[in-house]
Amino acid sequence: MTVIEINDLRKSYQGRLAVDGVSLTVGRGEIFGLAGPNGAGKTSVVECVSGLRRPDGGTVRVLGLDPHGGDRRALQQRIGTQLQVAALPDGIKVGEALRMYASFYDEPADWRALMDEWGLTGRKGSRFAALSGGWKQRLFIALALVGDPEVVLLDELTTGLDPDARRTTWGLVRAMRDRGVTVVMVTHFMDEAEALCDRVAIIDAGRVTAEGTPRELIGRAGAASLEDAYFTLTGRDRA
Ligand SMILES: Nc1ncnc2c1ncn2[C@@H]1O[C@H](COP(=O)(O)OP(=O)(O)OP(=O)(O)O)[C@@H](O)[C@H]1O
Repeated sequence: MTVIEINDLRKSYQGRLAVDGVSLTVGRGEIFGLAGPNGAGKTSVVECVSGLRRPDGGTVRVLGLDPHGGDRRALQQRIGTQLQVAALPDGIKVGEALRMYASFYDEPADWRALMDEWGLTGRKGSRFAALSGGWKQRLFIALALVGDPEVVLLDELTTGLDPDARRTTWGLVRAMRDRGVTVVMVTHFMDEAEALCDRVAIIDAGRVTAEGTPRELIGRAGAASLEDAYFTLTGRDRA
């Protein structure tokens, strides 16, 4: 079953085209990766899917609903978003943030269990400003899950996490998928995309330049790994 359907999506900023006719479909329970160079338009695509940005052209449907239409509130209850640039008040404590976010949803997950799952219980009383980058990241991931979403959008999920936390995170993303949650994740780490994603789209200059399972992309590029395939498929040489 198709959960996300993006058709000919276009988005410009001050007359400059950032997303130039992207079409993608994501099925239920898939982990779908968006990769590509800085400024390619990945975040803009995710933000149009989440309802944060209004597309200039094309259509987006999530769970059959328009993120920018009258069903917006109903859809927000079913999507969890972890954004690249996110902020909380400096003084808010980890436990307070989770409890507050849970209150936004009609049927939230058990925020205490989530806090435990993400190793945050020992930091329940820590203030946001005092957390390291990696702990802030974990908190944002937990906040994305607190509404018990059917669709989760993760933008550079593991940036700033140490190798151990990265691997733990992969396990948790797989566990989400195994529960039937559909995951769209932007990543710059090709090892991560290869290990975790069922399908990957490479976006370059606002367009999808390649799409397939990691195995298909590796095969198409005649490469040994997805990282090697990335360089071949984007036409970029390794430094
Ligand atoms: N609010 C904005 N105002 C003006 N230009 C923007 C805005 N947001 C994004 N852009 C531009 O749109 C293009 C695509 O940006 P976007 O953040 O979607 O790319 P990205 O692939 O997610 O990049 P990165 O990998 O660096 O996060 C870039 O040229 C960026 O500078």
